[in-house]
Amino acid sequence: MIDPFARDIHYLRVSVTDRCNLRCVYCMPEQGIPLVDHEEVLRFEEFEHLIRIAAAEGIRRVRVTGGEPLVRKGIVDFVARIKAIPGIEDVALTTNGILLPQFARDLKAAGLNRVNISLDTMRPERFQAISRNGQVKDVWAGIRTALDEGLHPVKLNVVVMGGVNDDEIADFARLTEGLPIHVRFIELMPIGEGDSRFRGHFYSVEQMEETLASSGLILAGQKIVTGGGPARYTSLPDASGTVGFISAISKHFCLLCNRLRLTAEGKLRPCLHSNREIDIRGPLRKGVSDNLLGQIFREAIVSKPQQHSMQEEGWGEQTRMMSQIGG
Ligand SMILES: Nc1nc2c(ncn2[C@@H]2O[C@H](COP(=O)(O)OP(=O)(O)OP(=O)(O)O)[C@@H](O)[C@H]2O)c(=O)[nH]1
Ligand SMILES: C[S@@+](CC[C@H](N)C(=O)[O-])C[C@H]1O[C@@H](n2cnc3c(N)ncnc32)[C@H](O)[C@@H]1O
Ligand code: SF4
Ligand code: SF4
Repeated sequence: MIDPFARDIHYLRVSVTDRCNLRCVYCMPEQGIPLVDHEEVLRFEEFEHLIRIAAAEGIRRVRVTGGEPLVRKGIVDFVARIKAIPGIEDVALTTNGILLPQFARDLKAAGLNRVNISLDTMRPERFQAISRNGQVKDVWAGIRTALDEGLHPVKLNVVVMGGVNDDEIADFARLTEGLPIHVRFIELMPIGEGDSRFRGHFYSVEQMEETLASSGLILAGQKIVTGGGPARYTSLPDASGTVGFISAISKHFCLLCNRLRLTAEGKLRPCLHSNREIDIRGPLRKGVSDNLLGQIFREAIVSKPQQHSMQEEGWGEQTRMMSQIGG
């Protein structure tokens, strides 16, 4: 569907759970977030029903995210069911990778097209500090399994934080020389737990590019990588993979926005940054017609803001953690 700013909204990000097996410092508080009552979270059948409606409204891509989507029981079957929905061409997953060794093969068999894996550091102790107790070797096992099972393109999400992991930017870029992976450097956003870290640790894409250049790494050319997100890709000479940048703050890409979000509690979120959410669980559970549900999707799309205001608004106004929105 085309929104009022002539953007084709065809990408639905579905957060299937707000729970996670990690507690990344920029995403979730150490103690986690208050657990949502089981009843308040959409059942997979409910998600499927809504995605069918969304597909009829023009959604062609679905990204399954969270929280950590792989901690939710039944995820493989869910992927198979959404892949079978007429009109859905691309089903992708964003994950911290820890449980991929267990699920990658079945996910591939279920029809999952591709996977984006978050990894902010390759150093074991630093990973423990950022994720509050994760093991970097588990993520690597996940990355290897994803590559082995052919969940291509395999993308790595690296949130760059000045003074935390900016000294690994060059190492991450060099990974793409030997591995067919797509490393994306992401600017930290002042959302949820990211807010309190933003002022001290924000590191712009321009700074990242300068860091790469001063390490003697020459990136050249624009590359196309399968996907529908905001990253812009380039590569090192003769590399197997690519290097991408997601400049959400310094050079936002809202004018090309193509997405809508559905949260675990059944709210449609027109914009990652805006607190505005539209309840669709209530009408769904009341048994309203598919036509009316489609209208709620259309209302959400029509109410998408032209762009985010992360630079102008006061910090800390977000009412949700990133783990509750799905990134
Ligand atoms: N500002 C903003 N940032 C986004 C948006 N969508 C994704 N991002 C950022 O991009 C990061 C990576 O997102 P992913 O979940 O890996 O998905 P993607 O890169 O959009 O998807 P593909 O390109 O289809 O692989 C997220 O963690 C966010 O930081 C968006 O709509 N707005
Ligand atoms: C919320 S996580 C959910 C999926 C999965 N648990 C994972 O970590 O990939 C989705 C993405 O959001 C990113 N993210 C979380 N908080 C962020 C922040 N404050 N700024 C930028 N990206 C953030 C994560 O690094 C991750 O790549
Ligand atoms: S970024 Fe992903 S893995 Fe880390 S705490 Fe948030 S939801 Fe969990
Ligand atoms: S911040 Fe909002 S408008 Fe901008 S790209 Fe993300 S979802 Fe779209």
